[in-house]
Amino acid sequence: MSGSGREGESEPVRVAVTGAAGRMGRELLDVAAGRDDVEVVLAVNRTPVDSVAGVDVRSADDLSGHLGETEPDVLVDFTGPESSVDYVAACAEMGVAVVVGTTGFDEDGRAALDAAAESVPLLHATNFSRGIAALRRAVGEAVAALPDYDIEVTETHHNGKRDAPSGTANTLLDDIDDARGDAERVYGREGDQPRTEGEIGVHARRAGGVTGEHEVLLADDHQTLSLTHRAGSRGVFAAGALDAAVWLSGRDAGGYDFEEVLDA
Ligand SMILES: NC(=O)C1=CN([C@@H]2O[C@H](COP(=O)(O)OP(=O)(O)OC[C@H]3O[C@@H](n4cnc5c(N)ncnc54)[C@H](OP(=O)(O)O)[C@@H]3O)[C@@H](O)[C@H]2O)C=CC1
Ligand SMILES: O=C(O)C1=N[C@H](C(=O)O)C[C@H](O)C1
Repeated sequence: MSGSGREGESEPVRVAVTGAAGRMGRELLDVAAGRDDVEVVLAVNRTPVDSVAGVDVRSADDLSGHLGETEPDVLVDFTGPESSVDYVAACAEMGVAVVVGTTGFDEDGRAALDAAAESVPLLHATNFSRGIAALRRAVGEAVAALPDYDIEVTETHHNGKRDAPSGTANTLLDDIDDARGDAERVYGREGDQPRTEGEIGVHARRAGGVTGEHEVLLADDHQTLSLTHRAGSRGVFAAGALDAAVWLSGRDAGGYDFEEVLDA
């Protein structure tokens, strides 16, 4: 197939899902069941479970063997950074495109994703919602328009989230750096710690079942601008990731952005 995706294709994209019994894995299987442009041909999980949303779940051991047997077009991974690196390597070995939603990668983990993208198409996004894509654009404009304003980034998530700050918060911080130049990031404040000029405060809250909230606050002595996104359900992330899988299938090897899916 050409490097421009599956224009004109009518067969559903064959999808594999890792972390099938996780919060996002369950949501992906649920959302996929209601769509006719994707077909889940493989679901795996580290901890044994029989099935999720009516789909049989295999052990995550020997992922390469499972990929060879079921021949998915795209694997969708929302797990943890350690497993994600292994799963992506298996996809590179087996020639399977991969959508990565996992967050919390360190530098080595990001380098491993880049290495895999030399062999297969790979799309990594820290957030698969359209609202966050719009928030990122709005933040870029606001930061450019208000160059001297103080900025604080606050994210709130459920009490089961591992990484902090969230992947989305880190992406927003990178966007702010792109608009204003690199700034010192101050993670929480404690004791005698007045704000210094140009720093960006970063705050991570964990409570109950909050799906995901991100706020970028800009303020000077006279005005305050608060840009906030709240995810109402994980369904928005699952739908975005499956849209990305459909878009990615059949593309050339390389690293792709979710913005390209939204622009298509
Ligand atoms: N990009 C986006 O839009 C979004 C990204 N995320 C990210 O997705 C990831 C998963 O989130 P969520 O579903 O809430 O997490 P959960 O903890 O609910 O699920 C994680 C899943 O990954 C598996 N897993 C975790 N660590 C390992 C490991 N070391 N080896 C093998 N399997 C592993 C778990 O297996 P087991 O059952 O055995 O524990 C489980 O199936 C996180 O990084 C999160 O930040 C989440 C939502 C949206
Ligand atoms: O772990 C989550 O739940 C989420 N993680 C992503 C992140 O780290 O930004 C995206 C979303 O906010 C939900």
